Amino acid sequence: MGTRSVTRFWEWGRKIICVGRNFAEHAKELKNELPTEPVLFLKPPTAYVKEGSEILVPHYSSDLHHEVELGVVLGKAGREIPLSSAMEHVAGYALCLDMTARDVQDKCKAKGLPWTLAKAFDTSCPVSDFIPKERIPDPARVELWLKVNGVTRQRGSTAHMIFSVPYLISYISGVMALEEGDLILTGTPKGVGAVHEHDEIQAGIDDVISMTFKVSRRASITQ
Ligand SMILES: CC(=O)CC(=O)C(=O)O
Ligand SMILES: [Mg+2]
Repeated sequence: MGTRSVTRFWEWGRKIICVGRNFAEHAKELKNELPTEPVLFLKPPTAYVKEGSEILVPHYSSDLHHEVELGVVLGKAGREIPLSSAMEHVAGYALCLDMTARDVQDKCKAKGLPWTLAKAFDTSCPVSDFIPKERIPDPARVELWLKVNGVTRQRGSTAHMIFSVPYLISYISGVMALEEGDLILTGTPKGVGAVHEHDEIQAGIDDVISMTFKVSRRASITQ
């Protein structure tokens, strides 16, 4: 990776590994069972979008949902990482949104199909600037919030995660090699809901960072 800095992880083209149903209250609101092991899915690096660009509703969805999440930026590669050394692989964090085409996801779930169309479309992963590890001394004490047009929709603490950040790093590294520049989205607290064209999403981590995105609609593709 030469002289590239992991502080601009979104430019590295690395994996985005997402954890689903990691907060009991969110699993309940979508009528999902509580997981006994982490539920994983992936987004491609083309999902990244930074402040200043818009979140695009995919042309095939009419129910795009926000999910605010803590992102963990990997600073050191590893496979089969022991729980005891998992935090040594963390370079820092990012505030992330796991934008989800809920109508499409519901159809995929009903048919037993993968969630790619619902979760992996362009602009499905808005991210903040890199947050150095020292600014978040304990990833189990992070207060996440999200507002749409100034109205609070989500507020939750990572203290309520079912699987902790070190556990997730260790678990995921037993499934796939983790690389420097990878990002792990650790799941959303309750309060997910729809956004529409022209809405403004503001999200933050108390005392650490906030970010703002506008929602727009992606023109349909003629084939
Ligand atoms: C049902 C979901 O979309 C799971 C998910 O992404 C989450 O954060 O929980
Ligand atoms: Mg999510």
